[in-house]
Amino acid sequence: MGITIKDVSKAFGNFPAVKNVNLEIPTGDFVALLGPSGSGKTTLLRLIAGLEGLDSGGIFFNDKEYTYKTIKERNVGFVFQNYALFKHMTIFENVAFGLNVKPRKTRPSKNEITEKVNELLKLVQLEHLATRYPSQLSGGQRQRIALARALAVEPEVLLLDEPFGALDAKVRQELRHWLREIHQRLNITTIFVTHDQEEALEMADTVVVMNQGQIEQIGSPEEVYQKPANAFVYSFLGRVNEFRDSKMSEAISYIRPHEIVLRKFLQGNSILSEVSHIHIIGSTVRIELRRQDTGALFEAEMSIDQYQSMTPVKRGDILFAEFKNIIVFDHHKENKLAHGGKIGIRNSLKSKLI
Ligand SMILES: Nc1ncnc2c1ncn2[C@@H]1O[C@H](COP(=O)(O)OP(=O)(O)OP(=O)(O)O)[C@@H](O)[C@H]1O
Repeated sequence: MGITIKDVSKAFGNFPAVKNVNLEIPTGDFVALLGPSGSGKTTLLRLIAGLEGLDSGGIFFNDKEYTYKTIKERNVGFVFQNYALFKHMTIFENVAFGLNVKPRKTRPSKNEITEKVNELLKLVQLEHLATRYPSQLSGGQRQRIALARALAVEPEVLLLDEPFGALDAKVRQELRHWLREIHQRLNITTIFVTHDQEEALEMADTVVVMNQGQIEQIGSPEEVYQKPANAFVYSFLGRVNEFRDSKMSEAISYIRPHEIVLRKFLQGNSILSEVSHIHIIGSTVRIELRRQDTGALFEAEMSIDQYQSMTPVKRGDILFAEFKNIIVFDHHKENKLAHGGKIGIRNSLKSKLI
């Protein structure tokens, strides 16, 4: 099922939660709605589901107008963060629920329902838990059952609102892979909401970056990361250092920590910087430094192997920092001005930065 969102707006009282959003989702796409808290992701998802009525614009499923169709008519499956399984029903009954409540005319037979539920439990790899109750399951298992339940009615669109938000990092990671695999197998048009950029970049075919009720950029994970449309997208999609060019200028320069090379000797165009903190996080090392010229703090990142090859590096050491890929945005216009690094940044800026 392909989905078209055309000029959709939705306000709560005076507050515009979604503003003139346009979005085209082809059949079978796996889309992440990514943005900070309050950017309108959930509202947009609820508008697509029909859980919320829009103020203006239109929603089309396979080019047919669905703007005023009911939730039922839209045939979408939902998974929310808080599982929402029925506590008094077994896992089997939970998954069967959507089929059991179908009107008699369209309801499958008892045998068909049993077969379907078993098939779904197999898909989510939890057949052995069919007779248990939700309270006897882990958070990750409950979330898989929530997905099986959503899939039971054979939805043409699957909507997930921060489905793994409440789970710990390891389980979240497992479920991400697992959901990707299920999507590849079933190929249902899937839209999920997340504020976690890593989750969006890792899972989605298409990332929709939202901010203040509007779409900032739509693209593949690679596109939004490598070719951010503006400073917001760039900053939101990873760790970033910000350097103001001058108080008078609207231009701000950005560089990602892993694009800064630290050395103990002078090479290339480097800035003398003093180490203020060293954080070793598993296989990654983040080093906080203070520029000797401007006094600004920044962060560089390297692998533990690179760090160890430089050792010993300690607090107070003076290192040479080479900024490999500076990107400059006009803060006022939110437009990208120029790329740094090999591409070369504007000379006037370059001289002030490096
Ligand atoms: N029912 C409502 N009544 C009033 N305001 C609402 C309602 N639902 C959402 N809002 C407001 O609309 C804005 C967008 O909310 P929404 O839940 O869509 O954001 P979000 O990007 O999903 O945020 P989060 O990641 O925190 O869930 C927020 O400022 C929110 O306070």
